[in-house]
Amino acid sequence: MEAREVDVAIIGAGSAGLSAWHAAHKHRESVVLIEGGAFGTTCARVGCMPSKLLIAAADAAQHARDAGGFGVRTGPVEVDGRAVMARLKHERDGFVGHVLESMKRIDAADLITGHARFGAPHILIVGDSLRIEARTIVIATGSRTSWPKQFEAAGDRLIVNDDIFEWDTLPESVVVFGPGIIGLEMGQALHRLGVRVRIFGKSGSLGSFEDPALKEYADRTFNDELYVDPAAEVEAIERDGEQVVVTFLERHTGKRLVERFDYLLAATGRRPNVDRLDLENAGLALDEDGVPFYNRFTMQCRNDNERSDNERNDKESGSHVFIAGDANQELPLLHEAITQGRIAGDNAGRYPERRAGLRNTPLSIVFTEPQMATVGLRRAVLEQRLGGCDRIAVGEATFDNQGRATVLRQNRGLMRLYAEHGSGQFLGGELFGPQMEHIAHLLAWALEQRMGVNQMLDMPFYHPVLEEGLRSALRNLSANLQQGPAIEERCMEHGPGD
Ligand SMILES: Cc1cc2nc3c(=O)[nH]c(=O)nc-3n(C[C@H](O)[C@H](O)[C@H](O)COP(=O)(O)OP(=O)(O)OC[C@H]3O[C@@H](n4cnc5c(N)ncnc54)[C@H](O)[C@@H]3O)c2cc1C
Ligand SMILES: NC(=O)c1ccc[n+]([C@@H]2O[C@H](COP(=O)([O-])OP(=O)(O)OC[C@H]3O[C@@H](n4cnc5c(N)ncnc54)[C@H](O)[C@@H]3O)[C@@H](O)[C@H]2O)c1
Repeated sequence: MEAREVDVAIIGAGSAGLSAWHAAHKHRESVVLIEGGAFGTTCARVGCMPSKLLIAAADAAQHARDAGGFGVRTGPVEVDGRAVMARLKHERDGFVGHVLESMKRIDAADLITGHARFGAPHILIVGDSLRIEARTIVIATGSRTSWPKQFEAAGDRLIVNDDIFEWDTLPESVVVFGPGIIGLEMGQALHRLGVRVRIFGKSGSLGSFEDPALKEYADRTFNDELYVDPAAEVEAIERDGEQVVVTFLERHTGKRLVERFDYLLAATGRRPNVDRLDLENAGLALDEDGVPFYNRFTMQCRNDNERSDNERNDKESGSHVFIAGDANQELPLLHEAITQGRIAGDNAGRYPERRAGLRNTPLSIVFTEPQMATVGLRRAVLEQRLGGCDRIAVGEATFDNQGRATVLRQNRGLMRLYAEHGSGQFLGGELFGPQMEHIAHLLAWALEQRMGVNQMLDMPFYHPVLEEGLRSALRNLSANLQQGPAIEERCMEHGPGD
């Protein structure tokens, strides 16, 4: 077996791994990147970018259908599945190409192909023929879709998101299991592109929302467009010829229906790729899912014989292994993978010295229409930190009659914002409405600046814009904090439709 000694070995050349490589390389000469699958990153190949390309085509079709509402006649809207998929693949290949181009900076000898696993705490075995001894190691192995055994009855008609982006044209029908982020984004997009879609959930959860009012509003809104049952009663999944047959009880009527679909899309969550790393040889403390315990500011893993961070003496160096991105399951999002990769790589390069990295406020955006967004810590975590639900004030506003949203015929949505009683400190919120990606950023930035609600209300608001809807929610929040007046005459106090 060939043997090699390096300063830093990074497992996984996805977004977290690439970011770790750049950070580690600032400190050390010999930094290798090991990739067991395709180069180009999940985000560019089968994740963020191709999914947004599919959604963009779907929204174009939907807006064309809606043009009549403005008095603009377009005639019947036709979706050319081959053209949709051709554009998607062309642009997707471009994004992958940019990633591959940027990787040319890395010396070819430091890009290693093969599946890596731990042989010992400092030893990685790559494939069957390479043994790497590394001073420090970064685990950046990403995640993959997981599904219950029951779906396997669908045979090769069981697909995951990756498979969609290889289609040459669109199928007639898809049954989507999982009304989470991927299920809603892909399900709504396919529906808008003319594919017959049903979305089935299990636990009642919907997208990224936790606030019951938001969940109820979003459920109603999605169901006005397509069939989504977040707590479906599915009795059987069978394969018949080239189709999947699903027997289920119809939502609201309870009627037993048997329907046939071309594909079953599993969007039932993702599991971290840590189960094939032989982590038992790494000497790390693992949680019940087999994921290493780690410090979220240094991304450093904990040795299995080690005390927790709080109890550890500053001088103890801790494990030489770091973990970043989807592999740790903390916040499986692209910007998080890059931030975590940078911190992990920086500390792997500095080791035994470590620095706490900057972790931004949690921010998540779901590219459905209306968009879903969440900003800040989860409500349950906030309640625990602040000492109870009565410490938190809520303010809300709908987009149902908001001026700019009405102008755009996108007047559906609700936002609920949270702040701390007494201090008036803004804490975060859940948003459902048109183009929430932008308002969610404003809120995340306000949260990073530790702004109070009244301070946010002192910021400029143009007219007529969607941000006036945000101002209404902030005014309601300020009134509920007993720090400002209740809204009495909306149009008198601001412009029409604020
Ligand atoms: C359909 C979809 C849409 C998404 N949309 C968005 C979005 O709009 N916005 C957003 O913020 N996030 C989105 N995400 C999430 C985002 O893509 C991920 O959070 C991000 O790509 C994770 O990066 P990573 O580096 O952790 O993992 P990856 O990019 O998956 O990299 C991990 C790499 O490790 C390799 N690997 C695994 N095990 C081994 C091993 N033992 N040896 C060697 N190599 C190994 C894998 O082959 C892989 O290349 C989406 C995800 C999906 C699936
Ligand atoms: N816009 C974005 O930022 C974006 C887009 C796509 C994916 N992602 C990332 O990828 C992650 C994974 O997405 P996901 O949608 O696979 O996971 P998810 O956790 O968001 O949703 C999984 C859903 O499947 C449901 N479910 C579980 N078992 C089921 C079963 N047997 N039958 C029916 N439903 C079942 C769950 O209740 C949940 O609603 C997300 O958490 C997100 O971090 C982000």
